[in-house]
Amino acid sequence: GAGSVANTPEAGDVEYLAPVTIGGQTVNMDFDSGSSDLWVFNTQLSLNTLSGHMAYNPAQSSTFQLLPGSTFSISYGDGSGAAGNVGTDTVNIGGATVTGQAIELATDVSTSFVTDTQSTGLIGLAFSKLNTVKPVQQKTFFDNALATLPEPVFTADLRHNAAGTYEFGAIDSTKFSGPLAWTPVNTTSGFWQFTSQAFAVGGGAPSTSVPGGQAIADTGTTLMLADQSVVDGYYSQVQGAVNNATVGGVTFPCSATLPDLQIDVGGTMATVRGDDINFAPVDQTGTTCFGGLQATTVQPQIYGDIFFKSNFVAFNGGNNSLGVAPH
Ligand SMILES: O=C(NNC1=NCCC1)c1ccc(Br)cc1
Repeated sequence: GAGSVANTPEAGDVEYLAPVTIGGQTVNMDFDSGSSDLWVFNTQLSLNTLSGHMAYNPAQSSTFQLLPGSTFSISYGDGSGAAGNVGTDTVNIGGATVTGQAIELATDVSTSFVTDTQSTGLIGLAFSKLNTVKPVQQKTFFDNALATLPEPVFTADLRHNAAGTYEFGAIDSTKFSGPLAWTPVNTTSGFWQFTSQAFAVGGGAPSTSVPGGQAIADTGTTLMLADQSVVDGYYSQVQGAVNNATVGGVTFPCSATLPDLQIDVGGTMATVRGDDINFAPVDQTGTTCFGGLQATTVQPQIYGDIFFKSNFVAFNGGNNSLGVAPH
């Protein structure tokens, strides 16, 4: 059946956590459409590493089974990472249930995960070809659930500083306005990748030549990382915007009025609200603010949580497409 869970933004909308029940143990996890491993903090880790975290205890689960000799090791785009061994267990997300799901048990996690005590791990929702388990690659929860879901979909409804929803197996049309605009996904990269080759600022004339012209939908990335041409075009319309090498990106006066960004998603222009592009102050006085739209010098572009806060997104694993609508 379908499953629906509330998600909650951590402070500053840095990431979005939602409850996952593994072998009867409910832990909060970061749902990541930009990767394909399900890994958890667990009782193998040192007490220092576990301090403040919830942990999955495989010994307390009657349905856990070790996968002897299996290991994982994953690195994320922000340089964080985790590694460890692997078993299987039953996973239930708001009622959507998979038995025999690969549960990757971290024995090593990078610092940013240790300090992020509200997160017990990540659940990858990109394509299984990116899964890092060896010697036998494992499937994602969504991949395993596909055949039993009423509809072969999951949806992300992320909000600024408020609870949203992750849903598996159904599209709740009360969560967005207007029709979903569907675009085909190119699964070659293993990401939810689509064509995005135009943008407009504040309803102005669209540019139609973004180099590379590809983007991925990534709930695991906090910001929206776009081609330099998009970033330059957008912030040229923001008084006082500067490339601030000290903080590592574009900043502007917190008092600035930010225009909306229209961005191409497979031929339909989606809107990212200007308010959502004002990400956070960088100073104690709240004078200078850091942009939620920043540049990436590599392809594809990465449309992270900043994009999702303005757009409800449906991920269709049945026909490999993405549906987008304002919310
Ligand atoms: O790692 C990625 N997304 N997920 C997460 N980031 C930080 C923790 C989880 C990522 C995905 C695709 C590309 Br292209 C670059 C980065």
